[in-house]
Amino acid sequence: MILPMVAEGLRFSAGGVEIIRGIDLELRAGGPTLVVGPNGAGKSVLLRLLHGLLAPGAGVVRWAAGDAARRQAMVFQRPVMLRRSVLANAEYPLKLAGIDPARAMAALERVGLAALAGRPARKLSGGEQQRLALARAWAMGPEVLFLDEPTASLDPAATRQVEAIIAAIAAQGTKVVMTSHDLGQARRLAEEVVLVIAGRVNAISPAPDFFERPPTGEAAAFLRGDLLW
Ligand SMILES: Nc1ncnc2c1ncn2[C@@H]1O[C@H](COP(=O)(O)OP(=O)(O)OP(=O)(O)O)[C@@H](O)[C@H]1O
Repeated sequence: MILPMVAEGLRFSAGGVEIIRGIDLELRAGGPTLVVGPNGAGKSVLLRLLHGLLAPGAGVVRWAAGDAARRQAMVFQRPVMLRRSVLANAEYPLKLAGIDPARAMAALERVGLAALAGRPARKLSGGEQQRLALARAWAMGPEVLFLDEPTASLDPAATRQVEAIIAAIAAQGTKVVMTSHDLGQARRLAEEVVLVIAGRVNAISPAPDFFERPPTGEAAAFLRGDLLW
């Protein structure tokens, strides 16, 4: 088990601007953690720091086991597809990791893409590409899956399909940690909510508490749509 993960004193600056300004956070096994907050708050940068894509300027991300890098995956708002078939895209990371590539087809079936396995991946719709990106990550059997605004460029129908897949991934025991600007989505998916404002964690709560009894004045303002920064 690579969880719990503890982040301590995380700071990150770019271009002379301090984007993450001292974040302490613990991630435990369980249902999805939704990272929400105003535009530019630092949600995406925080996810990249936790995943290890960015190195913090200060602070540390500590996982319970040493081989954490291999047991966590990340999916982005606009996934990058190889110029190959849907199936080849799903198989590629498995082959690199020495995992049975047969898992790729099983994952495509779980996201409803088995019938499109032979299609060029780049010809898929945005929603289908996002389902493929989730299948590709899911096939790896990650213990933790980071999702950065996975439905931000999708229409409502594709969004619901992707949410159903995320819920299924979480139900099978993968810890999902995702950013979203969509509070409806956070209500539908979250077990826990982390509110980030101006590079700091303003509130962490179980989801029902966050929505029904906002723990801070900023959380209440954010839920009303009054918090722009
Ligand atoms: N590599 C970088 N260099 C300079 N500035 C950056 C870099 N990455 C992010 N930023 C800036 O840091 C701030 C936080 O960015 P981030 O993408 O984490 O915000 P966010 O909370 O995910 O916002 P949104 O909801 O708009 O996606 C933004 O002002 C962004 O422009």
